[in-house]
Amino acid sequence: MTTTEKLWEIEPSGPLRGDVTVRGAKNAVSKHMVAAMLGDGPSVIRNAPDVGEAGLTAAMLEHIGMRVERDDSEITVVPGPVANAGVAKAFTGLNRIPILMLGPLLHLAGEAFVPLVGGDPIGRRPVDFHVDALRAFGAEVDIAEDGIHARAKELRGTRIDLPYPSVGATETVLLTAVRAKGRTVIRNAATEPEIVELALFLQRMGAGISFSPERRIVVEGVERLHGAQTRLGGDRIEAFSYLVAGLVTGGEVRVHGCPQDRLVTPITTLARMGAEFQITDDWIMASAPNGLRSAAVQTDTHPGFATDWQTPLMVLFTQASGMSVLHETVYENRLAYVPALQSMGAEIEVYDTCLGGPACRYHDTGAAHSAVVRGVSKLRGGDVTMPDIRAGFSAVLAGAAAEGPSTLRGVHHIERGYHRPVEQFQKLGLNLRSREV
Ligand SMILES: CC(=O)N[C@H]1[C@@H](OP(=O)(O)OP(=O)(O)OC[C@H]2O[C@@H](n3ccc(=O)[nH]c3=O)[C@H](O)[C@@H]2O)O[C@H](CO)[C@@H](O)[C@@H]1O
Ligand SMILES: C=C(OP(=O)(O)O)C(=O)O
Repeated sequence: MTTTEKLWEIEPSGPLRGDVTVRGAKNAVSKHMVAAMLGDGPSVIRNAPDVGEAGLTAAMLEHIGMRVERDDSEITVVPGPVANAGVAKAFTGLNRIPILMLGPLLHLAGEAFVPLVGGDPIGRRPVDFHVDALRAFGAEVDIAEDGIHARAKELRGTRIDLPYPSVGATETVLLTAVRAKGRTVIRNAATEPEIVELALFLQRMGAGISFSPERRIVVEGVERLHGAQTRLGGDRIEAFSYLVAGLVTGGEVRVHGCPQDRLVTPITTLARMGAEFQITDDWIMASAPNGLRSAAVQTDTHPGFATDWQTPLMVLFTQASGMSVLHETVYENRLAYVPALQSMGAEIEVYDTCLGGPACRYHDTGAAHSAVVRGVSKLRGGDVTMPDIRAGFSAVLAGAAAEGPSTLRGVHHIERGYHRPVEQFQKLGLNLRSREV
């Protein structure tokens, strides 16, 4: 049997310029599809991105017994009787969405199985907060070698104190609490825009959710939820990444479709480095006619500088004059892509200490989670295997800013979460060719 591999070949073509429109986020679309399982009628999700992740989630839902219709930017989920109270083992390790299905499946079927979740290898990524939360709702949860089995006759509202404001665990609690009996209070909840977006959708479906100060969310469980319609907000990770694509090549990209309020922190970060912005209600444009200077940035939970913005920023640091510092505090292994950038000429050193901010959870763990970058470096094209989705995008940026051609492997990582990236980069003038070998 012959297997084919998809490669991207890049011939740097000078400054990237032009317009890009982003759609809803990979980190939002599947979660809305999971929420739609709980409705007693169809739900419609508009402005959905064309990403591999949504296709995987559709296949999981169809196996469970839901009907999913996809039409360019619109996804309709039609809930049906549960045919299988679980996610098929064929989905083992493909992404992290199955863990979010446990609560909804328990409501719909009283039992659930999800295979071991994957997602990108950017840290240990345990699911203990999810499991502890489900147990607090009254579910019996067994962790087996092949995945997680759960059952519950009834789920009761509870109080959950998250040890860290995890996005995924907050979503598990929301998706379980909305139909649990009584009140649930989540303390130390995540407040990322994708959490608010999911909560708004659930509220449209009839859920009783309120936000309180200091990361506290209160949910009054209801007996039934109905279908709802929504339009996803623009992907803040893609929007930032394309702004950087312009800056890192000395060009100017105008990003449509992502509201400014999702990008407050990184716009200011880039402006401190010397980027100049034009911002309207419809688009955001960045350029750096006078060059870029170094910065010290620490990733954090919202409203801090998100971990997903870190990889494009690292490439930009290589093109900013002076020494920049990056401290990754969300995932302990998110700098694993640095050797690929080093092989392309980037001058980056990684450290296991906490640089550029106070000590984080990874202080004293030995995890290499800080980096010092010397700019400006002359990048050269390389042959790079992309290890994960965000690192993958940074490899494209490095290839676009480099001298000489690059070959990128592991393209499926990018295709899992970026909306039609080849088309988008080609529109900006990048000579990028996708080829099967
Ligand atoms: C807070 C944060 O920035 N979350 C990011 C995280 O969301 P994602 O939902 O993937 O990850 P979490 O927010 O759940 O994880 C945050 C931290 O909590 C830890 N953890 C989480 C769950 C658990 O049961 N036990 C546990 O220890 C994780 O290992 C990690 O160190 O990655 C996504 C993809 O890159 C980003 O879009 C999110 O913005
Ligand atoms: C790591 C990511 O995705 P996942 O959590 O699905 O692995 C990401 O979106 O950056």
